[in-house]
Parts: sequence; C-alpha cells; structure tokens
Amino acid sequence: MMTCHEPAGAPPRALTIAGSDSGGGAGIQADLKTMLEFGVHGMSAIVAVTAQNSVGVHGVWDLPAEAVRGQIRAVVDDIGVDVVKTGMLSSAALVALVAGELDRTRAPVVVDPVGVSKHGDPLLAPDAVDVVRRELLPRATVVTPNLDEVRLLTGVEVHDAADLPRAAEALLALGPAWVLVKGGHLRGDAVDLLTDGTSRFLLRGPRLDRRHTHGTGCTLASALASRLAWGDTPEQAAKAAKDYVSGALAAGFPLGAGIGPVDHGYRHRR
Ligand SMILES: Nc1ncnc2c1ncn2[C@@H]1O[C@H](COP(=O)(O)OP(=O)(O)O)[C@@H](O)[C@H]1O
Ligand SMILES: Cc1ncc(COP(=O)(O)O)c(N)n1
Repeated sequence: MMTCHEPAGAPPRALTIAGSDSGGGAGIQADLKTMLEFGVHGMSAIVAVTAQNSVGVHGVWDLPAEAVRGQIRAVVDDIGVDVVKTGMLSSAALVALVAGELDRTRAPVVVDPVGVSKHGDPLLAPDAVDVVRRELLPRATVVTPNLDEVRLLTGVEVHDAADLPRAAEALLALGPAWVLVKGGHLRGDAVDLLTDGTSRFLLRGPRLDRRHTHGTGCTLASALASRLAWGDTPEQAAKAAKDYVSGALAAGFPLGAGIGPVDHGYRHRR
C-alpha cells in the first residue's frame, strides 16, 4: 500500500481507469473534461481503445495487462490519488486486474459498471460480469449502474421509480458502500436513487427530451468522483453531479449522423 501526501496548493487528484472514446463524448475523454470542470487534476489509465463515433462502436482493442497495470502504478505510486473512477473495463482479466490494483490506495472508488454503449454495442465481455460482481463491487465506495446494468448485475427489472429501492438493495448485497441507481431510462422524471441501505436520497430532474445523450453516465460518475475528492459526502457529491449532467445534457449538441455528446463545457457557453 502506497501512501502519498497531498501537496500543499495542488488540486485534488482524480484517476479514471476506463476506455477511450475517439469521438470524445464518453469514456476517458468525458471523464477528463468533467474533472477539469470540477477543478480536480484528472489522470488516466486507459484500459481499452475504441474506434467510436455518433453512430456506434466500430472497433475495440484491449490494452495488454502490463500496460494497464503500468499506468495505474505510475500514477498511484508517485503522484497519489484522492479518488478513483472506473468505467469501461472490457474483459474479465482486466476487471480482475483493476480490482486488485485498487488495493494500492485507500482513496474512494466510484465504479461505473459500463455494460453497453448508447448505440447498444457491448463494452464488457459476458464472462466479465461475474468478476465485476465478485471482485470490483465490494471495493466500490459508490457504484452507479443504469437500469440495464442493474438487470445485468442483479437480475432485477426496474419498470418505474417504485422499483428503484429493490434494485438498490440487490446491488448493496454485492458489497459496495453506496449505490446510485440511475433512472435515466425510465419514463417520466429522470429519478436516481442514492442509498447506503440506511440513508436514502432521491435525486429528481425533469426529463429532457434530448437526442444527444452520449456520455451521460461517464459524466455523472466523474462529477461525483471529483466532488468526493474535494471532500463532499456522497449525498452532496451526487447532487452536484446530477446538476452538472442535467446542464450538460440540456446543452447536448448534434455532431455526426447519430447520437451527439452532452456538452461538458456548457458553463462556458451560457
Ligand atoms: N433524458 C434525460 N433527461 C434528464 N436526465 C437524464 C436523461 N437521461 C439521463 N438522465 C440523467 O443522466 C444521468 C445518467 O443516466 P443514464 O443515462 O441512465 O446513464 P447511462 O449513460 O449509464 O445509461 C442520470 O442522472 C440520469 O437521471
Ligand atoms: C469508451 C466508452 N466508455 C463508456 C461508454 C458509455 O457511454 P454511453 O452510455 O453514453 O454510450 C462509451 N460509449 N464508450
């Protein structure tokens, strides 16, 4: 276990361990843009490279295990981290590797258990799901599944907001400290539920009728992670993250022929 001292005058340090989205709307690119907006120093360990645009994911190349391990150790062992966020981890072997590397730090970990892209393209191998369940979720400070990922991880089907507590309980049984179930795919208001099994917070936003939603999940998890790095409670961090993603989604713009990105820089353009 490495311990590092946060240097006086430096911003909090955030590490994203995730996939690269060449289109710049999701993945590592969304994470680093979001981290900049929240005033933390963003760092990355790239797990897989995707050839991706507004229409779909056209190719996925996993990095060799030693490249993933090397990036994480280079950051954690020298610079230090105040928070870790994980996103697309691609394969069973890489999920296991990342889960093991998390033991090198005591920083909080936000796990976004990315399963498929908005276009429906797979970003996690089927045999990796059980490794996420057994090895990654017990290490999570907060896990942020969408409704498809809830079904994949627990088998629980969420049809409306009344089903969210049952989904959260099934996830908490897998070992994370907190669960943020995202109801972005529900009908009606976009309601998310944050709970540790004792406290329960409903985060409610009006449903925005927008086509350009690429990157919402990565953005929410990175904003949440950034606020945790500043010392927010999970409740404070989740509320700030929800506000930011709502603003970014409202300002999402068309790029390419398909689903455009949320606007990470919307606060500079209003
Ligand atoms: N159409 C929408 N209007 C308002 N908020 C939304 C909408 N779609 C998603 N959100 C919000 O964006 C965040 C990400 O949710 P979601 O899109 O479900 O995640 P993912 O990108 O992992 O599928 C959540 O806070 C969710 O409530
Ligand atoms: C590399 C990478 N990571 C995550 C997502 C999920 O984002 P979305 O659900 O908005 O497609 C993605 N499409 N690509």
